[in-house]
Amino acid sequence: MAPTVITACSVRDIRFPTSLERDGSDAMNKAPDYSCPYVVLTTDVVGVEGHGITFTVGKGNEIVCHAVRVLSKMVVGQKVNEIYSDFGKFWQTLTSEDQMRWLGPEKGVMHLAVAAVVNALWDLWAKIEGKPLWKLLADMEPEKLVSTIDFRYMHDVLTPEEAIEMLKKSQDGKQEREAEMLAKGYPCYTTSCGWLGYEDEKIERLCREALEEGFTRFKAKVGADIEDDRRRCRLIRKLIGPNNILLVDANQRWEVQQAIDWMKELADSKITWIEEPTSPDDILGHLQIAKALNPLGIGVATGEQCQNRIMFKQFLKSGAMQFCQIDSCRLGGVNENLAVILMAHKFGVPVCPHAGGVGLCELVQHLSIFDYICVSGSLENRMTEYLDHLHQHFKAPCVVREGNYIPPQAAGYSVDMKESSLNDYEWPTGRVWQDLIASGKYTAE
Ligand SMILES: C[C@H](O)[C@@H](O)[C@@H](O)[C@H](O)C(=O)O
Ligand SMILES: [Mg+2]
Repeated sequence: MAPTVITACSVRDIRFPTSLERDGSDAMNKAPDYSCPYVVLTTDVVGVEGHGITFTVGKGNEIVCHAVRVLSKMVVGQKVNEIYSDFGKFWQTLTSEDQMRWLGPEKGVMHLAVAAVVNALWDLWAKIEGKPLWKLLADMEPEKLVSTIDFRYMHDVLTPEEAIEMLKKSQDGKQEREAEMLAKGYPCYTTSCGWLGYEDEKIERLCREALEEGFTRFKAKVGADIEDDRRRCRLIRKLIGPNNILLVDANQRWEVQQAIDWMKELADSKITWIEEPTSPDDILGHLQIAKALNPLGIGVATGEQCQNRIMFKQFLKSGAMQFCQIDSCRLGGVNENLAVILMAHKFGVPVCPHAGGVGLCELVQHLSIFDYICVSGSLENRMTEYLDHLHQHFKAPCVVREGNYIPPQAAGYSVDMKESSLNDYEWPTGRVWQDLIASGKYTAE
């Protein structure tokens, strides 16, 4: 039986103590605790639920949870059919509430909360249709798919009509590409070896293991100390050989000129991209860096903290971004990610999503697989991030084989976490947190 109405929206503050091992550490985030507000939408049919998350690095997760509670009033009581028959319009109402909009607009805490709720709505839709999200998207008629997007502030670069046309053009070879994805999967790179807080020996061991597992693309954190970076990049390059791909990520650490100078020092390690060299809001700064590093064969990648489609529009149109890093939880859920995927296609910029954190790999694999089957039709210069953390908490964790994401088969958006994990890691009452607080490793503030 199909549900007709959303009956409740709950949210839990889930956190993992990743900072204890410096997992996820970078030049700006020295001790992140990967966290997520975990949203559950229930319906009038018992057991038919939509689950959604967004991502934070610890403190502040409760603020996003609160924002979700505020938004939930706009979702509870809504008719399921009405949401999905004009999802673009519903998305716009969620981001445009008269007074809450002042807190954004379409950025920051409110937008993270929108992402969690909207991701839950897509999970629900895919579950109702009995398909994994990538397949729901891949099977959708271009007109329907485009109707889920809010084109406000985008018409100067992409209209709905143009988007439909683009999708229709990409229908050729769709079946073959879907079969190819099912057989081989979508290429990914690993960041697990190169966190800034790791010792060289650990980097070395992890690189070797990743090579054995079939990875050919690696990312390392840089930006705190030039000597360290030079040494670590050369070490990784030596370990992975001359032909594998090396990416680096500065997590916004530098001024514009500093980024250019620093990267010139690292260029001999043959680096494909520098990620987030400076403030994520500095489009002109990124452009300047891109122009200066282009002769060295280094492109600029950014997007994990790019606030919305309007910012992406400017990055893409100006040439400030050579690799477009959409994020399933920073943008306002699937709808806005679709908008950016289509704009990137128009400007010929490869989409290489940000993942990792908690659950981001599970979610974003769906978007990459859809992108290949229905939009870009190309794997050139394309790869999605992968991190080897926290997958054990998901009911259907992502599967990576030989450095490729294998398309998920379970219905939904792969969000569902195990009840035991939710109970253990709920902040601050879960068993794991209670133990850590009792041992003095954390304070419940
Ligand atoms: C704090 C986080 O681990 C970040 O370092 C991470 O998202 C990173 O920028 C990445 O690209 O994976
Ligand atoms: Mg990054």
